[in-house]
Amino acid sequence: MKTALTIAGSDSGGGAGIQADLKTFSAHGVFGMSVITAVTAQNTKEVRGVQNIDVDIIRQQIEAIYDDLPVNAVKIGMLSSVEIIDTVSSSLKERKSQPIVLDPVMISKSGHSLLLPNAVKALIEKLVPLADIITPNVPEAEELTGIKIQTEEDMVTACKKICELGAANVLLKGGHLEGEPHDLFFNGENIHWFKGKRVHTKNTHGTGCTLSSAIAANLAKENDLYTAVKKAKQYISMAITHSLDIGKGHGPTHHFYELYQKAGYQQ
Ligand SMILES: Nc1ncnc2c1ncn2[C@@H]1O[C@H](COP(=O)(O)OP(=O)(O)OP(=O)(O)O)[C@@H](O)[C@H]1O
Ligand SMILES: Cc1ncc(COP(=O)(O)O)c(N)n1
Repeated sequence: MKTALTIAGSDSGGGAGIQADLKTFSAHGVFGMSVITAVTAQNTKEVRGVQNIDVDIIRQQIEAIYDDLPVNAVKIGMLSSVEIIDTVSSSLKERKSQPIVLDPVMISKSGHSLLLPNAVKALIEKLVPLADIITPNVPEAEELTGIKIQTEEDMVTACKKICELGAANVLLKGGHLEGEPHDLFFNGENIHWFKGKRVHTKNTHGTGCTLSSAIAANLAKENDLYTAVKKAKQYISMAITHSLDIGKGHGPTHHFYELYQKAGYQQ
């Protein structure tokens, strides 16, 4: 069985973060492992509190995994401080070889900041060059590039700028723009649009976590990057179509393997 590791924050409400990542790995038939970087007190409506995990125990979690278990792909989510970014990047650098998917989590859907403002520079300098692909949403790409993104042309300009920052590949998610949710893939040379159809629902908590974990799971299963993204886009579209109307805020995506099989999702 293939394996994937998520390095991210815990969402007590189960919709985003580590919880969404592990559910996504399972739905792909991939064995999931986790390094928890922060514990959030969170539900579908709000983030009530955040406790960062001590960097020493973050490093120990990474070492415990790599000293014993195979890691076929890594997904990085919420790393909120410079110290945590330094720890994760230096530990992963030592254990090269597996593909890394970086979801540069900055703000929760409910509006809570999950990345300290002074940590954006560290994310760009330490994590972006380490990743095989980075998957910002529109506000995150704006923060990384300083470019205001309102149109698909702006998305192309921003993707190119993110590659100039050292990213090998970029998937800029278009979910935050009006119209259909088309995502732009740029490999430093060519662009490709992964097109979606908007599902009119408020239940989109954890969509970015789910998408990046699905890319990691598909990479762990030895798909090439383009195919991994293509399948992940198919997966997130279904996970939103069947998202759960639970809680009073943004409900979570749906991860049941049998449902996807019935709908013809090709793993
Ligand atoms: N309403 C929707 N219907 C269909 N697809 C959507 C919808 N909203 C977002 N998507 C798709 O879901 C994926 C995640 O995009 P989004 O822009 O929501 O990421 P995100 O903001 O990082 O997510 P989050 O921070 O909530 O985890 C993208 O492929 C995007 O195109
Ligand atoms: C621990 C954690 N990681 C990531 C997100 C982003 O997800 P969303 O934007 O859907 O709130 C989150 N809310 N919590």
